[in-house]
Amino acid sequence: MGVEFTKEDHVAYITLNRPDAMNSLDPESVTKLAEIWAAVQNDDDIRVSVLTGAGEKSFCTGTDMKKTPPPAECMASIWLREGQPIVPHMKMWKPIICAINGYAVGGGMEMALACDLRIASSNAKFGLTEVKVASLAGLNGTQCMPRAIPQAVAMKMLLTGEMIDAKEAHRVGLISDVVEPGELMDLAKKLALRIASNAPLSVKAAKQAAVMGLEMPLEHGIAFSHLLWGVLRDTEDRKEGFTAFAEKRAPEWKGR
Ligand SMILES: CC(C)(COP(=O)(O)OP(=O)(O)OC[C@H]1O[C@@H](n2cnc3c(N)ncnc32)[C@H](O)[C@@H]1OP(=O)(O)O)[C@@H](O)C(=O)NCCC(=O)NCCSC(=O)/C(=C/c1ccccc1)CC(=O)O
Repeated sequence: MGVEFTKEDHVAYITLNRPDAMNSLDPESVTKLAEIWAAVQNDDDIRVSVLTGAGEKSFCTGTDMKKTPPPAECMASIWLREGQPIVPHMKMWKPIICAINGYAVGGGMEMALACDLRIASSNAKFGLTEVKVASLAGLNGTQCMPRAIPQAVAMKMLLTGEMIDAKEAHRVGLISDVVEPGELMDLAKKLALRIASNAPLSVKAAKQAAVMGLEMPLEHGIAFSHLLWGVLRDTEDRKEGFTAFAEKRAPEWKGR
Protein backbone atom coordinates (compact mmCIF):
# COMPACT_ATOMS: atom_id res chain seq x y z
CA MET A 1 0.00 0.00 0.00
CA GLY A 2 1.25 3.51 -0.87
CA VAL A 3 0.44 5.06 2.50
CA GLU A 4 -0.21 3.32 5.82
CA PHE A 5 -2.21 4.68 8.71
CA THR A 6 -2.45 3.38 12.29
CA LYS A 7 -3.68 4.92 15.51
CA GLU A 8 -2.52 4.30 19.09
CA ASP A 9 -2.89 6.27 22.33
CA HIS A 10 -4.36 9.37 20.61
CA VAL A 11 -1.51 9.39 18.06
CA ALA A 12 -1.94 8.83 14.29
CA TYR A 13 1.05 7.23 12.55
CA ILE A 14 1.13 7.92 8.81
CA THR A 15 3.81 6.13 6.80
CA LEU A 16 4.59 6.77 3.13
CA ASN A 17 5.22 3.25 1.98
CA ARG A 18 6.88 3.03 -1.43
CA PRO A 19 10.51 2.50 -0.38
CA ASP A 20 11.54 1.15 -3.81
CA ALA A 21 10.60 4.54 -5.29
CA MET A 22 12.08 6.49 -2.34
CA ASN A 23 8.53 7.02 -1.01
CA SER A 24 7.78 9.45 -3.81
CA LEU A 25 4.12 10.33 -4.27
CA ASP A 26 2.27 8.63 -7.10
CA PRO A 27 -1.34 9.66 -7.83
CA GLU A 28 -2.77 6.83 -5.67
CA SER A 29 -0.64 7.92 -2.69
CA VAL A 30 -1.78 11.52 -3.09
CA THR A 31 -5.43 10.43 -3.00
CA LYS A 32 -4.82 8.13 -0.04
CA LEU A 33 -2.92 10.81 1.86
CA ALA A 34 -5.74 13.31 1.35
CA GLU A 35 -8.23 10.74 2.72
CA ILE A 36 -6.00 10.08 5.73
CA TRP A 37 -5.61 13.77 6.59
CA ALA A 38 -9.38 14.18 6.40
CA ALA A 39 -9.81 11.17 8.73
CA VAL A 40 -7.24 12.59 11.17
CA GLN A 41 -8.99 15.95 11.10
CA ASN A 42 -12.40 14.42 11.88
CA ASP A 43 -11.33 11.93 14.56
CA ASP A 44 -11.61 13.58 17.98
CA ASP A 45 -9.65 10.71 19.50
CA ILE A 46 -6.53 11.75 17.53
CA ARG A 47 -4.55 14.56 19.13
CA VAL A 48 -1.28 14.49 17.21
CA SER A 49 0.15 12.84 14.07
CA VAL A 50 3.53 11.43 13.13
CA LEU A 51 4.36 11.50 9.40
CA THR A 52 7.29 9.37 8.21
CA GLY A 53 8.51 7.17 5.37
CA ALA A 54 9.11 3.43 5.24
CA GLY A 55 12.71 2.19 5.33
CA GLU A 56 15.85 4.09 6.27
CA LYS A 57 16.78 5.70 2.93
CA SER A 58 14.08 8.21 2.26
CA PHE A 59 11.24 10.12 3.85
CA CYS A 60 9.85 11.30 0.50
CA THR A 61 11.33 12.55 -2.78
CA GLY A 62 8.22 14.46 -3.86
CA THR A 63 6.19 13.80 -6.98
CA ASP A 64 6.69 10.40 -8.57
CA MET A 65 8.11 11.73 -11.80
CA LYS A 66 7.69 8.40 -13.58
CA LYS A 67 3.99 8.09 -12.82
CA THR A 68 2.76 11.66 -13.18
CA PRO A 69 -0.22 11.43 -15.54
CA PRO A 70 -1.29 14.21 -17.89
CA PRO A 71 -3.54 16.72 -16.03
CA ALA A 72 -7.04 15.32 -15.45
CA GLU A 73 -8.65 18.73 -15.02
CA CYS A 74 -7.91 22.32 -15.88
CA MET A 75 -5.68 24.38 -13.60
CA ALA A 76 -8.48 26.86 -12.82
CA SER A 77 -10.65 24.25 -11.14
CA ILE A 78 -7.69 22.91 -9.14
CA TRP A 79 -6.55 26.41 -8.13
CA LEU A 80 -10.00 27.52 -7.03
CA ARG A 81 -10.63 24.44 -4.90
CA GLU A 82 -10.39 24.85 -1.12
CA GLY A 83 -7.17 23.64 0.43
CA GLN A 84 -4.26 21.53 -0.73
CA PRO A 85 -4.80 17.77 -0.57
CA ILE A 86 -1.40 16.55 0.59
CA VAL A 87 -0.23 19.49 2.67
CA PRO A 88 -2.68 20.22 5.48
CA HIS A 89 -0.81 23.44 6.27
CA MET A 90 -2.89 26.07 8.09
CA LYS A 91 -5.99 23.85 8.04
CA MET A 92 -4.99 21.34 10.71
CA TRP A 93 -4.67 22.62 14.26
CA LYS A 94 -3.67 19.21 15.61
CA PRO A 95 0.14 19.13 15.58
CA ILE A 96 2.07 17.04 13.07
CA ILE A 97 5.55 15.66 13.75
CA CYS A 98 7.60 14.85 10.67
CA ALA A 99 10.11 12.05 11.30
CA ILE A 100 12.56 12.42 8.39
CA ASN A 101 14.30 9.10 7.84
CA GLY A 102 16.49 9.91 4.82
CA TYR A 103 15.84 12.10 1.77
CA ALA A 104 13.31 14.93 2.16
CA VAL A 105 13.38 16.28 -1.35
CA GLY A 106 11.09 18.35 -3.57
CA GLY A 107 7.46 17.87 -2.51
CA GLY A 108 8.78 15.68 0.35
CA MET A 109 10.71 18.64 1.75
CA GLU A 110 7.59 20.76 1.33
CA MET A 111 5.44 18.29 3.26
CA ALA A 112 8.03 18.39 6.03
CA LEU A 113 7.84 22.20 6.01
CA ALA A 114 4.07 21.97 6.53
CA CYS A 115 4.63 20.02 9.76
CA ASP A 116 5.10 21.59 13.18
CA LEU A 117 8.05 19.56 14.43
CA ARG A 118 10.79 18.19 12.21
CA ILE A 119 13.15 15.57 13.61
CA ALA A 120 15.58 13.61 11.47
CA SER A 121 17.95 10.68 11.32
CA SER A 122 21.64 11.44 10.95
CA ASN A 123 21.59 10.19 7.32
CA ALA A 124 18.80 12.60 6.27
CA LYS A 125 19.26 15.00 3.35
CA PHE A 126 17.10 18.00 2.56
CA GLY A 127 16.52 19.82 -0.70
CA LEU A 128 14.08 21.85 -2.76
CA THR A 129 15.27 20.27 -5.99
CA GLU A 130 12.33 21.25 -8.20
CA VAL A 131 14.42 23.75 -10.20
CA LYS A 132 16.54 20.83 -11.40
CA VAL A 133 13.51 19.24 -13.08
CA ALA A 134 11.97 22.39 -14.55
CA SER A 135 9.33 22.78 -11.85
CA LEU A 136 8.78 24.90 -8.74
CA ALA A 137 8.60 24.28 -5.01
CA GLY A 138 5.04 25.47 -5.40
CA LEU A 139 3.32 23.52 -2.64
CA ASN A 140 4.76 25.86 0.00
CA GLY A 141 8.56 25.70 -0.32
CA THR A 142 9.13 29.13 -1.84
CA GLN A 143 7.17 30.65 1.07
CA CYS A 144 7.87 28.38 4.03
CA MET A 145 11.60 27.75 3.59
CA PRO A 146 12.56 31.46 3.86
CA ARG A 147 10.32 31.65 6.95
CA ALA A 148 11.80 28.49 8.49
CA ILE A 149 15.53 29.21 8.19
CA PRO A 150 17.79 32.22 7.51
CA GLN A 151 16.96 33.77 4.14
CA ALA A 152 20.44 33.42 2.68
CA VAL A 153 20.43 29.66 3.29
CA ALA A 154 16.83 29.32 2.05
CA MET A 155 17.59 31.20 -1.18
CA LYS A 156 20.70 29.08 -1.76
CA MET A 157 18.59 25.93 -1.42
CA LEU A 158 15.75 27.26 -3.60
CA LEU A 159 17.94 28.56 -6.43
CA THR A 160 20.66 25.90 -6.58
CA GLY A 161 18.43 22.92 -5.77
CA GLU A 162 21.36 21.54 -3.76
CA MET A 163 20.80 19.40 -0.70
CA ILE A 164 22.02 19.95 2.83
CA ASP A 165 22.76 17.18 5.32
CA ALA A 166 21.23 16.61 8.75
CA LYS A 167 24.07 18.36 10.57
CA GLU A 168 23.64 21.53 8.51
CA ALA A 169 19.83 21.30 8.74
CA HIS A 170 20.15 21.17 12.51
CA ARG A 171 22.64 24.05 12.54
CA VAL A 172 20.30 26.34 10.58
CA GLY A 173 17.21 25.30 12.56
CA LEU A 174 15.37 23.39 9.84
CA ILE A 175 15.07 20.44 12.24
CA SER A 176 14.96 20.37 16.03
CA ASP A 177 16.67 17.02 16.67
CA VAL A 178 19.06 14.62 14.94
CA VAL A 179 19.29 11.01 16.10
CA GLU A 180 20.64 7.72 14.80
CA PRO A 181 18.29 6.06 12.27
CA GLY A 182 17.24 3.32 14.70
CA GLU A 183 16.21 5.90 17.30
CA LEU A 184 14.06 8.15 15.10
CA MET A 185 10.65 6.56 15.65
CA ASP A 186 11.27 6.20 19.39
CA LEU A 187 11.88 9.93 19.59
CA ALA A 188 8.85 10.68 17.38
CA LYS A 189 6.66 8.54 19.62
CA LYS A 190 8.05 10.08 22.78
CA LEU A 191 7.34 13.61 21.51
CA ALA A 192 3.89 12.61 20.22
CA LEU A 193 2.89 11.05 23.54
CA ARG A 194 4.17 14.07 25.42
CA ILE A 195 2.01 16.36 23.23
CA ALA A 196 -0.97 13.96 23.44
CA SER A 197 -0.80 14.04 27.25
CA ASN A 198 -1.44 17.79 27.22
CA ALA A 199 -4.91 19.33 27.08
CA PRO A 200 -6.05 18.86 23.45
CA LEU A 201 -7.81 22.21 23.08
CA SER A 202 -4.80 24.04 24.57
CA VAL A 203 -2.46 22.29 22.14
CA LYS A 204 -4.64 23.25 19.17
CA ALA A 205 -4.95 26.81 20.43
CA ALA A 206 -1.17 27.06 20.89
CA LYS A 207 -0.62 25.94 17.28
CA GLN A 208 -3.31 28.26 15.92
CA ALA A 209 -1.92 31.24 17.83
CA ALA A 210 1.66 30.53 16.73
CA VAL A 211 0.91 29.76 13.06
CA MET A 212 -1.60 32.54 12.49
CA GLY A 213 0.26 34.97 14.71
CA LEU A 214 3.38 34.64 12.56
CA GLU A 215 1.52 36.45 9.77
CA MET A 216 0.28 39.27 12.04
CA PRO A 217 1.91 42.38 13.49
CA LEU A 218 3.03 41.53 17.06
CA GLU A 219 0.28 43.57 18.73
CA HIS A 220 -2.42 41.81 16.71
CA GLY A 221 -0.85 38.45 17.42
CA ILE A 222 -0.86 39.14 21.16
CA ALA A 223 -4.50 40.32 20.99
CA PHE A 224 -5.43 37.14 19.07
CA SER A 225 -3.58 35.01 21.59
CA HIS A 226 -5.43 36.76 24.46
CA LEU A 227 -8.72 36.01 22.72
CA LEU A 228 -7.78 32.34 22.40
CA TRP A 229 -6.85 32.28 26.10
CA GLY A 230 -10.34 33.63 26.80
CA VAL A 231 -11.87 30.90 24.63
CA LEU A 232 -10.07 28.29 26.76
CA ARG A 233 -10.76 30.02 30.09
CA ASP A 234 -14.22 28.53 30.57
CA THR A 235 -13.54 25.00 29.35
CA GLU A 236 -14.10 21.97 31.56
CA ASP A 237 -10.54 20.93 30.81
CA ARG A 238 -9.06 24.11 32.31
CA LYS A 239 -11.00 23.52 35.54
CA GLU A 240 -9.81 19.90 35.45
CA GLY A 241 -6.19 20.97 34.84
CA PHE A 242 -6.20 23.31 37.85
CA THR A 243 -8.07 20.82 40.09
CA ALA A 244 -5.78 17.93 39.13
CA PHE A 245 -2.76 20.11 39.97
CA ALA A 246 -4.20 20.95 43.41
CA GLU A 247 -5.13 17.31 44.06
CA LYS A 248 -1.69 16.09 42.90
CA ARG A 249 -3.12 13.68 40.31
CA ALA A 250 -2.99 13.28 36.53
CA PRO A 251 -5.70 15.25 34.69
CA GLU A 252 -8.38 13.54 32.61
CA TRP A 253 -9.03 15.58 29.48
CA LYS A 254 -12.44 15.74 27.84
CA GLY A 255 -11.59 18.09 24.99
CA ARG A 256 -14.28 20.56 26.00
C1 LIG B 1 16.84 11.30 -3.93
C2 LIG B 1 17.90 10.83 -4.91
C3 LIG B 1 19.06 11.82 -4.94
C4 LIG B 1 18.45 9.47 -4.42
O1 LIG B 1 19.43 9.00 -5.30
P1 LIG B 1 19.94 7.48 -5.21
O2 LIG B 1 20.99 7.32 -6.26
O3 LIG B 1 20.31 7.15 -3.81
O4 LIG B 1 18.66 6.58 -5.54
P2 LIG B 1 17.93 6.41 -6.95
O5 LIG B 1 18.52 5.23 -7.64
O6 LIG B 1 17.89 7.69 -7.67
O7 LIG B 1 16.44 6.08 -6.45
C5 LIG B 1 16.00 4.75 -6.18
C6 LIG B 1 14.75 4.50 -7.01
O8 LIG B 1 13.75 5.46 -6.64
C7 LIG B 1 13.32 6.16 -7.80
N1 LIG B 1 12.91 7.52 -7.43
C8 LIG B 1 13.48 8.32 -6.54
N2 LIG B 1 12.83 9.50 -6.49
C9 LIG B 1 11.84 9.42 -7.38
C10 LIG B 1 10.82 10.32 -7.81
N3 LIG B 1 10.67 11.55 -7.25
N4 LIG B 1 9.99 9.91 -8.76
C11 LIG B 1 10.08 8.67 -9.29
N5 LIG B 1 11.01 7.77 -8.93
C12 LIG B 1 11.88 8.16 -7.99
C13 LIG B 1 14.54 6.16 -8.72
O9 LIG B 1 14.16 6.42 -10.04
C14 LIG B 1 15.03 4.73 -8.51
O10 LIG B 1 14.19 3.84 -9.22
P3 LIG B 1 14.82 2.61 -10.05
O11 LIG B 1 15.80 3.20 -11.02
O12 LIG B 1 15.48 1.75 -9.00
O13 LIG B 1 13.65 1.96 -10.70
C15 LIG B 1 17.31 10.65 -6.31
O14 LIG B 1 16.43 9.55 -6.30
C16 LIG B 1 16.59 11.86 -6.83
O15 LIG B 1 17.20 12.85 -7.17
N6 LIG B 1 15.27 11.78 -6.90
C17 LIG B 1 14.44 12.81 -7.48
C18 LIG B 1 14.16 13.89 -6.46
C19 LIG B 1 13.41 15.05 -7.09
O16 LIG B 1 13.85 15.66 -8.03
N7 LIG B 1 12.26 15.39 -6.52
C20 LIG B 1 11.44 16.47 -6.99
C21 LIG B 1 10.27 15.95 -7.76
S1 LIG B 1 9.23 17.27 -8.36
C22 LIG B 1 8.22 17.62 -7.02
O17 LIG B 1 8.35 17.00 -5.98
C23 LIG B 1 7.18 18.66 -7.19
C24 LIG B 1 6.29 18.87 -6.16
C25 LIG B 1 5.14 19.70 -6.28
C26 LIG B 1 5.26 21.10 -6.30
C27 LIG B 1 4.13 21.88 -6.41
C28 LIG B 1 2.87 21.31 -6.52
C29 LIG B 1 2.74 19.93 -6.50
C30 LIG B 1 3.88 19.13 -6.38
C31 LIG B 1 7.11 19.43 -8.47
C32 LIG B 1 6.13 18.89 -9.51
O18 LIG B 1 5.41 17.92 -9.28
O19 LIG B 1 6.08 19.55 -10.58
